[in-house]
Amino acid sequence: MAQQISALFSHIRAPLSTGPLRRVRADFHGAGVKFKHFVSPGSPQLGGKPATSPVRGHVNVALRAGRFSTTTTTTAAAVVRKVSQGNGSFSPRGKRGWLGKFVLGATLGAGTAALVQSLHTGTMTAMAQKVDLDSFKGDWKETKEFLLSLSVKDRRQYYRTSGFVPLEDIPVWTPTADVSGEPVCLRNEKLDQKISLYRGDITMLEIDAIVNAANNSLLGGGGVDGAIHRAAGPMLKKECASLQGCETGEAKITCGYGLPAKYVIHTVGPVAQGRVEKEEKKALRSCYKNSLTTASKNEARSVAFPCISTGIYGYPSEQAVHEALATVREYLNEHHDKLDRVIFCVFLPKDYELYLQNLPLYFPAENTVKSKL
Ligand SMILES: NC(=O)c1ccc[n+]([C@H]2O[C@H](COP(=O)([O-])OP(=O)(O)OC[C@H]3O[C@@H](n4cnc5c(N)ncnc54)[C@H](O)[C@@H]3O)[C@@H](O)[C@H]2O)c1
Repeated sequence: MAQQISALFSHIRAPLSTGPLRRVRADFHGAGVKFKHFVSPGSPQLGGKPATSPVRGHVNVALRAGRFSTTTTTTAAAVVRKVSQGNGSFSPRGKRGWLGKFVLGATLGAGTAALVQSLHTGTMTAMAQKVDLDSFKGDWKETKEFLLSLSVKDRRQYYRTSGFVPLEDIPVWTPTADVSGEPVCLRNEKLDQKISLYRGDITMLEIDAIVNAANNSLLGGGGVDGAIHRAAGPMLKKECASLQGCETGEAKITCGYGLPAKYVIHTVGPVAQGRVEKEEKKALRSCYKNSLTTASKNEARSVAFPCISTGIYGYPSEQAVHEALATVREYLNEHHDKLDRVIFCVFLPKDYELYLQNLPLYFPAENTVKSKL
């Protein structure tokens, strides 16, 4: 397209500032377009001021920047094509110089757009050279903005993990008919494709957001929290420090930095130490619900949960699994359009068994009812 517009303007040799647009007129004549009048420098159409720069000059800037927005080019070329296919004559001054203004505007627009684009590209290139996810130095905000602007493919060069598991390699869980127990919910077939049970390291998942079982300081620790911080790199702690902690049951989001996941959603589970009362139950449900709400607010459509609070915080796994499944099912009933996949990422064999046993209760295969969704 840029070549087209170059051809269009290639004969414009006489800059506007050296007198009437005689050349332009001759050139357009050559293209079978007859001007009745044309805009001359100093005329009212140019606001009384002499035209200060040749149209060609702007085109050159745009071309040099190699950035012509296809739309602008197409529009400009289309306008000229349309006019030259018309009765061959039109009066730019007739509609108060609309063609002259349009072409100039389009070119200026293209030139400015090109300029902004090349400035943006330049900044991004400079940023790409600056990003060092192994170092605590550097501005986390700038790094976050840069990483979030990249496509998944372009972000891969920044992963600090030894490998990654793309979403398409995480199978969707399909309900089985043989349920050992009374289903807790009616089936909603629209949700079948939205659940995965994955056994492995959450830091390897290349998805929109992984949930971290953090502590109130958000400054890292051990277990899954430690693994996530190690994989993300020191920039994660820098951003976390700016969040000023997190209440139990709440959720806060950061960039994933060196992780394959775009975001980390930090939530703080209840410390149960084997004793679960109403308060711990409510807090654990809030962790799942607030994490999903935070994901939706940030358009994160694939989210993975570890078994929150079932490690150091001592929430019994066989009770936690019900809070997790029930809360995710309730959320998906209401907001199924906001999520493509919720992944229960278990680490221990016992958790894998527990989820296999209980998933069919919350996402049953039987008693299909017409989905209310
Ligand atoms: N586990 C530890 O040694 C340890 C020590 C200090 C702090 N922490 C952390 O534990 C507290 C939170 O307790 P919590 O029970 O919610 O968390 P947790 O102790 O990390 O355990 C949560 C669940 O995550 C599982 N898990 C561990 N690593 C991974 C991984 N790479 N991928 C997927 N799942 C994994 C773990 O098996 C457990 O089922 C926080 O203070 C946090 O910093 C853990």
